[in-house]
Amino acid sequence: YTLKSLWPFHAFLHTVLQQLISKDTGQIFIEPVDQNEVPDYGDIVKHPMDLQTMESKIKKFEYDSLEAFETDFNLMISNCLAYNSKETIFYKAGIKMRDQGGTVLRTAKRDLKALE
Ligand SMILES: CC(=O)c1c[nH]c2ccccc12
Repeated sequence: YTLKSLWPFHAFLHTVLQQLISKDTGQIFIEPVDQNEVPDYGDIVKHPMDLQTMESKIKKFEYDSLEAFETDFNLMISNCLAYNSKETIFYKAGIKMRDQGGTVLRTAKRDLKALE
């Protein structure tokens, strides 16, 4: 089997994730924040999340709904807005990803509904 053929919903989530990755033009959400480089990150962010982790969760069938996938996306954004001050590039990238990723997820929700 291929990754895509194993589970149609699984392939659907993978496609949605690729769209979110394409919105991360600054590539700041693509991998976990390196806590060796950012020693106080863990003081503020208790549940880190990033797009690579979301991909591995898809592959391990850890999402049983689009809502569960969206919950991790929202966690990733809220972590970014909590840790970074408002005037930083990272915070502004968080706002952009919240808005653009939100549009991706709204469309995905509509498409999924159309399949039911
Ligand atoms: C997404 C995010 O907050 C970060 C992504 N890379 C970083 C490096 C230092 C501090 C924060 C971050």
